[in-house]
Amino acid sequence: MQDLVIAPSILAADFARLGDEVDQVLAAGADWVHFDVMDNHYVPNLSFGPVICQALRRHGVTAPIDVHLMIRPVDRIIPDFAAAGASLISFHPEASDHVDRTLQLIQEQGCQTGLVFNPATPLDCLRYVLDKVDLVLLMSVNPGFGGQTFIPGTLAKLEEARALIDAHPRDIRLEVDGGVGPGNIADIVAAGADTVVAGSAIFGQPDYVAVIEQMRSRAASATPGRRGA
Ligand SMILES: O=C(CO)[C@H](O)[C@H](O)COP(=O)(O)O
Repeated sequence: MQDLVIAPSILAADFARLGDEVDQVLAAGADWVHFDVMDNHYVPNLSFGPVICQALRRHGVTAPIDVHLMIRPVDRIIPDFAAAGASLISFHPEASDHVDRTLQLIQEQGCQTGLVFNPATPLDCLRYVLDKVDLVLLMSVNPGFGGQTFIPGTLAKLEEARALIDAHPRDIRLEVDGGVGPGNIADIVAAGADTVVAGSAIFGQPDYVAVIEQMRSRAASATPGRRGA
């Protein structure tokens, strides 16, 4: 399994001070910036688009920007995010008419690819496109809002995804998003995740260093394959 990546979701940041918030969370030990794009169509909420991604790059952010598209359709906006500085672009298979084509488009734009599965969406299509996927993202809440409660059934689904990934020769990250924090990260890592998104659990705390350290130390105590140990 790959080293743990912690990707704070800026959805929970103070937008009026976004550049400073991102600087602080990266200085506190976060690895990536998670960028939640919502269109009030695929999900019932509206967030931000490529201009904010570009603004973060212009501000000086060099860490990977992990763009999660909760939008439909997806293809039209992908070149804009690539030009804005996205490192990795993930989308939901049901939001694309042609999943394989969308994955190719992301690759052609020079970004890494991710495929996102909602809590009740089966992983069925994954095995047909694993050769084009750099990251599998399992939603552990229904997408659209931060601050929701982690859906426990995600743990069994993580184990299912981990088995698929381990049977594949390429390095593919397994990310979890929604309701993740110090209280459940050990079980999440034990179930097979190597990348975690956390919004309110990090930005909701006054001390970003302390919460990220706590998440890392609890994750380090997990034994892969042994949930609840
Ligand atoms: O994608 C999202 C919602 O669609 C958010 O990234 C996710 O919910 C993280 O927020 P929190 O850690 O506060 O649950």
